[in-house]
Amino acid sequence: MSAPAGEAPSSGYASIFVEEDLSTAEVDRLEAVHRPLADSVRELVDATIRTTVDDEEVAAVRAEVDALVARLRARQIEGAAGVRYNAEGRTWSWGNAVVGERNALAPPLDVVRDPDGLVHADTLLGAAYEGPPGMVHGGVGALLLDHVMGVTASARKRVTFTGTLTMRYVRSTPLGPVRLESRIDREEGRKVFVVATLADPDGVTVEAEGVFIVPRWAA
Ligand SMILES: CCCCCCCCCCCCCC(=O)SCCNC(=O)CCNC(=O)[C@H](O)C(C)(C)COP(=O)(O)OP(=O)(O)OC[C@H]1O[C@@H](n2cnc3c(N)ncnc32)[C@H](O)[C@@H]1OP(=O)(O)O
Repeated sequence: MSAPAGEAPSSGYASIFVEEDLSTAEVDRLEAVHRPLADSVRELVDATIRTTVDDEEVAAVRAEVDALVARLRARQIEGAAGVRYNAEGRTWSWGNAVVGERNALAPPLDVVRDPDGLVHADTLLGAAYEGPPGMVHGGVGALLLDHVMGVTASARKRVTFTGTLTMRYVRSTPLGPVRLESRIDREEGRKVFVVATLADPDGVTVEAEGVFIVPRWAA
């Protein structure tokens, strides 16, 4: 699902979006506190995959990590983070799998909309995103493309859900820097057709086409 950012959700959104009594300044402050924690955990994930330290050191680190988890769990929300918004129209989705500010599993991705309608994002995919040896997992490519295409379809003005997503894996994507580009191809009623690519520095590796739908309840 992609939601219009920067505008107050209207009535149709009420069932899936949660209004929060938090000023934009406070949301920004919290993000500044939590984003570095997610960055550190991302480093931890990468180090966990690649470390060659002794068995005893692995056990000692595990004990420290378990203690840190217990400290964070001392106070936490029920369930997932959800998508929230405030009276100023600021929206945030801290757990989102691709762009969640607090989600260390998210690469992360900074999605940019150009005035001409092109949506793009650059990121670095390391050891945690591997599928074939040294290559990006095909599902990770699909995940990132789905998100960027969903943001494209929403065009800041409507909520859309992924209906159908088609991927053509042109060649393998090496781990390292990647770029995603996406644009609306055409619209038919509530259906928004989006085309996108994933590319490494040598060119396109995945081509994608998607049908994103404004659900009946949001139309
Ligand atoms: C910062 C915070 C803000 C942003 C945070 C969030 C950003 C997140 C970004 C996340 C990005 C990631 C995004 C995600 O992860 S979105 C999550 C993954 N997607 C879903 O879960 C969607 C599940 N499905 C549904 O909810 C409904 O089935 C939808 C909404 C899709 C349609 O239900 P609805 O009841 O509305 O449909 P309708 O029956 O009236 O049909 C309407 C028209 O559509 C055509 N059609 C129907 N289904 C499909 C289909 N599957 N493919 C192609 N076409 C389809 C149908 O033929 C008809 O066409 P026509 O006959 O009129 O020509």
